[in-house]
Amino acid sequence: MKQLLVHFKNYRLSSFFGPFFKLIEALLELTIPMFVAVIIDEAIPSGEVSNVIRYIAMMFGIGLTGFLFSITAQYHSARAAIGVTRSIGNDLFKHIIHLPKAERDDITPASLVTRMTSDLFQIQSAINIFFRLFLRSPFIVLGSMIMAMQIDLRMTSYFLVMILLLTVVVVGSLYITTPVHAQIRRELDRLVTLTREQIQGIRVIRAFRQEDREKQEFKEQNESLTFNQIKVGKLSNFTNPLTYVIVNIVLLLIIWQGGHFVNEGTLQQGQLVALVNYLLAILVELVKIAMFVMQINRGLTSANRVVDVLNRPLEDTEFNNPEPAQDTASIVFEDVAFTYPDAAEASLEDVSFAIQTGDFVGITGSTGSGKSTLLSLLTKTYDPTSGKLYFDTGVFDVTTRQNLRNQISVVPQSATLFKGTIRSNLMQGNPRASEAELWAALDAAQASEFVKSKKGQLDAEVESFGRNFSGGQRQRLTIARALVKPAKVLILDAATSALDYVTESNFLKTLHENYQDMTIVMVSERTNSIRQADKIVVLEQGKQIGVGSHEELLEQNEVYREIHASQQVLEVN
Ligand SMILES: Nc1ncnc2c1ncn2[C@@H]1O[C@H](COP(=O)(O)OP(=O)(O)OP(=O)(O)O)[C@@H](O)[C@H]1O
Repeated sequence: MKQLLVHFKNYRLSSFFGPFFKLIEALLELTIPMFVAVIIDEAIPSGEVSNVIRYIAMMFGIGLTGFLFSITAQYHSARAAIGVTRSIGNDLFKHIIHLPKAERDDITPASLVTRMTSDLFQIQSAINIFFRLFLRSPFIVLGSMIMAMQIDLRMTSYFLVMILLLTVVVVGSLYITTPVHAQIRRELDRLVTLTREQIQGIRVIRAFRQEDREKQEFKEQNESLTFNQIKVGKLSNFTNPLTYVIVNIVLLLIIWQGGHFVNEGTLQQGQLVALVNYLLAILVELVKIAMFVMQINRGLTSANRVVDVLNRPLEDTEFNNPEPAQDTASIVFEDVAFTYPDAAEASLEDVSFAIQTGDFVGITGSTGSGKSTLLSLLTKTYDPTSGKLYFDTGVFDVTTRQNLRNQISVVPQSATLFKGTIRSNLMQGNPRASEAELWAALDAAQASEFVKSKKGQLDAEVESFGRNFSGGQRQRLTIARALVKPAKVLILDAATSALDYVTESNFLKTLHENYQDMTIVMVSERTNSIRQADKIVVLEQGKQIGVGSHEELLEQNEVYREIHASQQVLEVN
């Protein structure tokens, strides 16, 4: 929790003034019942109207001053709460960006979103209420108690019993609701994951007529969340009437007992009214304390979820670059194997091949054979579980993982564009790229034509996820973005799957002619897409079962021959 407390550093003044001004407001508020008592017991019986008006004016003045202190306190509390939460949010986002992929997958993207949004909101509300009430409410409760004792010590026991009973109610309700709050956060995570999946996959859901099944699943998940929220709501609803019943019983006792004392002449009417006022003030503050504790509780649950992310180790900047037995190429895989964290089986085994600078390397194999996993090792998203993956230090700067990645450009399997313009998306590859470089990349990616047809051309708007572009257009823009980056290696992960054969072969031809120094590693299930490669690596169920040129593999590798033959039949048909 220490990680969160440091964020209060820049809001020290507001963190002090918020509760402090609330305390002054409370102090002023405590005097009001005393004025009421004096008006009833002294000013009214004296018959002097001016006296009554004077006391009322003083009460009004105190009320107004209290109000001014209160809004200043609200301002400081809100300022500190918003500022601290914003600062935590920035830190959290920075941390998430640098988390290793395995940690991000473990928390799940949806849970990261709820932690960045709803959990931060809970923390903000908790800080706000904390500053406003943590001094004020106990002070009013204690102060009212002391003032009441000053009026009549005989009433103390009633007040004490009431405070004790109410404390039992509040603590009891907290004891029951705390685990439910944690459960609600988890249910919310699940609902967000499901909703995200369903909205993103809405076209597939419709195409496969899965609407009813998905609706049912959403309903069940939503009902489960609602059930727990209602459970907490019911408990809270039960707490409030219980609190009022206790207070009203004590109120009756005080009026009953106080009435006797007034008849005896040992207590004045105004004093009895003041006692009732203090009792009600205690009630109001205890209800606030109950809300306060519940919100703090929710805030702490959320804070723990944020701390859980912040405690996760960041990706190691350093990495091991073990020399292979024969150092002859710019990138060498030597007996590489990889198993995903928590996976039972290895996703890659016995992978050994070398890449020369300027090579065009194809990676092929059926789905799930380990192609993307191999690329994840190449980009240092993961390190091999065993074996060696070597980057030639004469070619690559391997001082840090980030430096190495700066020299590698990736076109991922799913084309991701960001809200902005075509230009802003392309310049993610290189913020200093010139207009000519952007167009050259678009030319190579076979994207110039459709970009020219868009209103604004390079400044044409890109909506979130690039949803205002077709799949093939998105893919070409992500290829162009990768080409804008001045990288030594270009990785294409099934990046041409949405392109037709003519566009794909034009792209590969331009790549070959204009980017000769660039090493290209291209994953494709289509053998025709990689037949020009200097080297093709064939994977089958995580194992490397062949390496060679298209011709060599056709001659020597039965699996490759079969894959190729089956695709020729499909293409002819
Ligand atoms: N994050 C992960 N955690 C555990 N196992 C994984 C993970 N990602 C992939 N795998 C498993 O590793 C194996 C290889 O997956 P990979 O994505 O590398 O295959 P691929 O050849 O790229 O498939 P495709 O052509 O369908 O994209 C698969 O069995 C897959 O289930």
